[in-house]
Amino acid sequence: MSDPRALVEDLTGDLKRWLPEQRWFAGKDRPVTGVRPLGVTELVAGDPQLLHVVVEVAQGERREPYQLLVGRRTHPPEIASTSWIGAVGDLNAYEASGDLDVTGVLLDLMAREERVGPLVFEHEPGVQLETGLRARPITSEQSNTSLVYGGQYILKLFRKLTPGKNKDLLLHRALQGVGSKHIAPVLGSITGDLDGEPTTVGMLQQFVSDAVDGWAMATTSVRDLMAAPELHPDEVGGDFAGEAERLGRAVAEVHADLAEALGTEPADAAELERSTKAMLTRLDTIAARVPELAAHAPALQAAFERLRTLPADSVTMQYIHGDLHLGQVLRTVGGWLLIDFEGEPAAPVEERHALRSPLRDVAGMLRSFDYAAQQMLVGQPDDPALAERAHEWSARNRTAFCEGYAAIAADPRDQGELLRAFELDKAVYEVGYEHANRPDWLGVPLASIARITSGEG
Ligand SMILES: Nc1ncnc2c1ncn2[C@@H]1O[C@H](COP(=O)(O)OP(=O)(O)O)[C@@H](O)[C@H]1O
Ligand SMILES: O=P(O)(O)O[C@H]1O[C@H](CO)[C@@H](O[C@H]2O[C@H](CO)[C@@H](O)[C@H](O)[C@H]2O)[C@H](O)[C@H]1O
Repeated sequence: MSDPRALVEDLTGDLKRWLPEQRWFAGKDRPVTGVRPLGVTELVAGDPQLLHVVVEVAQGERREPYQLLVGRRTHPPEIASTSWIGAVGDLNAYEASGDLDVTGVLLDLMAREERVGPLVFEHEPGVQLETGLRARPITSEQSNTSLVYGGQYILKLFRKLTPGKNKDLLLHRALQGVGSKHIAPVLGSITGDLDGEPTTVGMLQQFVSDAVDGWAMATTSVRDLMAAPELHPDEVGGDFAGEAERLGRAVAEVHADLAEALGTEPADAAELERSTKAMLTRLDTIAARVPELAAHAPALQAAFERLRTLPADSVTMQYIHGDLHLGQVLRTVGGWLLIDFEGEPAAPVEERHALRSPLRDVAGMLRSFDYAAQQMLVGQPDDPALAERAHEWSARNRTAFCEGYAAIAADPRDQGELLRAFELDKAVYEVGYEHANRPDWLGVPLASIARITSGEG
């Protein structure tokens, strides 16, 4: 077998074409101009061969590191056709997270707490991991790639890497420390090296096998409603409002747990000024890339600038989830769990680690109720009656969620202006996210912005 680094060097041309085709690739808004290997570690030698690879992807001035598992072997594994990267010598190379025969090694290395080159595999103190399990990748809409081992463990491999300790891992550990009942326990981690800085590249958690994600439940409820044109949301069997209320309570409890574990800080005027500026900057940046957003810029600017006039002592800052939506919550028999505390994948790392108002999470979830209702309209001809029903579903569940939250903490609706600004800021983020990741969905956040800024939302 050839030198692993040389192998990846040979693949860089293919990777330029292949990377933008991957769901998790976060740079679909501009062409890939170059790919170079930053780190190549052989995890399995021979045939099959498994390499852990970190590449730097250049897109003009932008340079971002991504993690890959690259496999190469004589007998092709049964994997999705989109996993094939290209030929190296007489063998084809492929993204190996779907190769059941080789990915078991990641769990085994963690169970034995081994180090391979720059990669450190560890389990959490006191945890004993089972070895020899095969992994299957999960196929949901994702920014990273997760492998499920024997229905017991789930290993998330972070795709776009940010130097340092990963926020998802840090917050899960903190919540676990205060006994939060709304998370899946962390069992292990993989740390690599990025520019000399130890960097989390993987996190292992207990897999919750009886879980259904909130997005699947909510969109099923919306479909039930659409299938019964004579009924209102509260009359349909699949009404989601009871779940939305319980979810509101769970989110408020997680906020209280994070505050207990990691503390809170009062905001000051300077903080509100920083937030306002950050929202305006994000708007400018995304509007420059997405012309459809520019039309809404004046109304959005006005909503963001009103933040400056709010009393700073009404805002408490703490660690929050940072990218809360219905795809980040799992309904289990024991109640709601929150997952993926990484924050917005497209936001700068320092922003994701900063203390924020918990109302941002509330705003994220409110946006998500809107998304669940509106996504049914994607690609459909305009139908005002359908749009009205979607809006009714969203309004009912947004209210139920806020009521649940208010049963545990202060009612988020009492800070209406702040909440509205956070919702609009989130929708601006979503415009950027959809433009870069899922262009067909761009109309969803744009329609919400139009509705909220016109006072109908
Ligand atoms: N502990 C868990 N148990 C069961 N399923 C999980 C667990 N954690 C995540 N998942 C599933 O994996 C999906 C992706 O996880 P997530 O952490 O959101 O990854 P990403 O960062 O790629 O978005 C979730 O939507 C959920 O369906
Ligand atoms: O789950 P991730 O951390 O990868 O979050 C990113 O992707 C989400 C989509 O998968 C995106 O969420 C947006 O779409 C959801 C429906 O697919 C919807 O429920 C959310 O409300 C909406 O924001 C998220 O913004 C992005 O950061």
